Amino acid sequence: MKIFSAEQIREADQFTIQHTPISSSDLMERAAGKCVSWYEDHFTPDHPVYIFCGKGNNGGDGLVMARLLQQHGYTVNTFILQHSNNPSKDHTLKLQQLTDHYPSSIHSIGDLSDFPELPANAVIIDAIFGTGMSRPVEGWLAGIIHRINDHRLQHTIVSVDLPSGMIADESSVHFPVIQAHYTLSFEFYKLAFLLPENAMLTGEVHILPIGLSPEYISNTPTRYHLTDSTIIKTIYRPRTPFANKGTYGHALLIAGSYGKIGAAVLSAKSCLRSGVGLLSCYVPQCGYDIMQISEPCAMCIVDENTHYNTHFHQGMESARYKAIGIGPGLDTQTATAKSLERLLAVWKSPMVIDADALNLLSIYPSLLQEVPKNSILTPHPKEFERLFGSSQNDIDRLELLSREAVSRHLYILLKGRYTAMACPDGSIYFNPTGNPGMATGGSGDVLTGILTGLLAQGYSSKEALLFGVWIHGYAGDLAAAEHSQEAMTAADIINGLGKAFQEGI
Ligand SMILES: NC(=O)C1=CN([C@@H]2O[C@H](COP(=O)(O)OP(=O)(O)OC[C@H]3O[C@@H](n4cnc5c(N)ncnc54)[C@H](OP(=O)(O)O)[C@@H]3O)[C@@H](O)[C@H]2O)[C@H](O)CC1
Ligand SMILES: [K+]
Repeated sequence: MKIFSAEQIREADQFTIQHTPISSSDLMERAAGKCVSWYEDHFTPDHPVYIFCGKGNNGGDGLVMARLLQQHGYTVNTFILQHSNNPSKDHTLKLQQLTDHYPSSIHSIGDLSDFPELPANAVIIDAIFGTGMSRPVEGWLAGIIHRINDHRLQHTIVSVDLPSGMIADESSVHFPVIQAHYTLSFEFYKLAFLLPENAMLTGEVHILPIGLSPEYISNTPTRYHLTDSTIIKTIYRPRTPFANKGTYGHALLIAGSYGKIGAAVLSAKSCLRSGVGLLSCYVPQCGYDIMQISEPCAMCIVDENTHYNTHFHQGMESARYKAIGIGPGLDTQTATAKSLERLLAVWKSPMVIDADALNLLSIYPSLLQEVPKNSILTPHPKEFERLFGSSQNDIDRLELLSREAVSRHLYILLKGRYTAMACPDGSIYFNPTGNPGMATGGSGDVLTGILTGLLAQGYSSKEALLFGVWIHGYAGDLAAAEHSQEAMTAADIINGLGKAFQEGI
């Protein structure tokens, strides 16, 4: 699914009005009508509705909702915030229509002192600002936003299109923003909804289709995308009837150290459950028995060192692995770094680089230059910061992520609720599957195994990344459904992979 910028959404709006038989006023009726249908499914007329409207088209949506809800038997009080003397054309039209039908329901707010008393069972609809928001809200308007937020514990807040104050495709961190329980957003996810810094502001997001031009949507390129099953279906390749284990590649996982062989085992198991043909695991001596007993389907190569890996570069000039994954439980010993340096000197195909291998790259930044093009780096936010530095806000961090991916020709993901995946062509994908139960030890090791397994099968780096992160999250959702977010472990994610491949594509 494409994620359009506020400017593109305005273009889509205009394109739809010009190229399909609908006027801007009717499009607003349709958009508000969708919100009203949603609202009626969630709240009975016993709740008085308090709608706060700005002077643009977001406010226009609120005015239409006010009319429709009253027509449907709801008690509505509408408050128009007098922040501008220049209402939009459709706002003016919809205000007239509301005035014609329900004049006594309309009130004006020009200052904080005009803010109404709300009855205990009121529901607040926030139609103050939407995609037209371009700068932080200040003065008494900011006061109104804070006042609405003060009601959050007692009253449900439903935002139309965006929580007011939030900028659709920039950071609004530290700005006054409505803290909604629900956001009813038109047609598309907005980039802002996917940023961790806004996690507490949107509440549940519901995307309501309003019939914007399919032609505009399919012909307009976007930088940002939300992975969905349509994308995953185009990536997935069913196994061929004449396959043998050679068809699906031989992967090498370099992982584990004393006390962290479990990380290597988790990666190995998930790699095998992702369809790889053959898997070899390179572990220190202390890992040999553990790996062989825990995962008989994997072959084992053992380092000369007891506790950590020191010689995995040996023989790699002529090795025929289809993919290498390195990092889970690896430790950051100097000898491990040396071996990584020598591996990177000879191995030129894409790798999956995770955990302690990423930490080695941040300790020895010169190694980062040697990472093969199209490799996949899988940092969580702390690892990302150690590698590439800190940022002021989530948009700056996204830009940094993208710059590093483009300039180094790497695929870099940044783990989170919506894991961001930056590609060398500058595009960024967000993954919607997964849940907070996956914030648990070993979850990242499982992902590394999946990505390595997919790469080895011949999926391109981009395909492996999008597909792997999707299926990892999907398996995590199945694990949470079965065990709860609290009780699930990384091993449960692996156990969910079978069903995830069956149902999640
Ligand atoms: N997507 C669609 O196709 C449809 C969207 N609809 C709705 O329309 C809004 C977007 O409407 P727009 O009029 O472009 O913008 P807003 O209503 O969000 O805001 C414009 C008004 O806000 C003022 N503004 C902006 N920033 C500030 C600020 N920081 N402080 C004070 N005032 C601010 C702005 O005033 P200016 O002084 O900047 O002119 C405007 O008055 C979209 O979100 C949907 O809800 C359609 O209804 C259906 C089609
Ligand atoms: K809003």
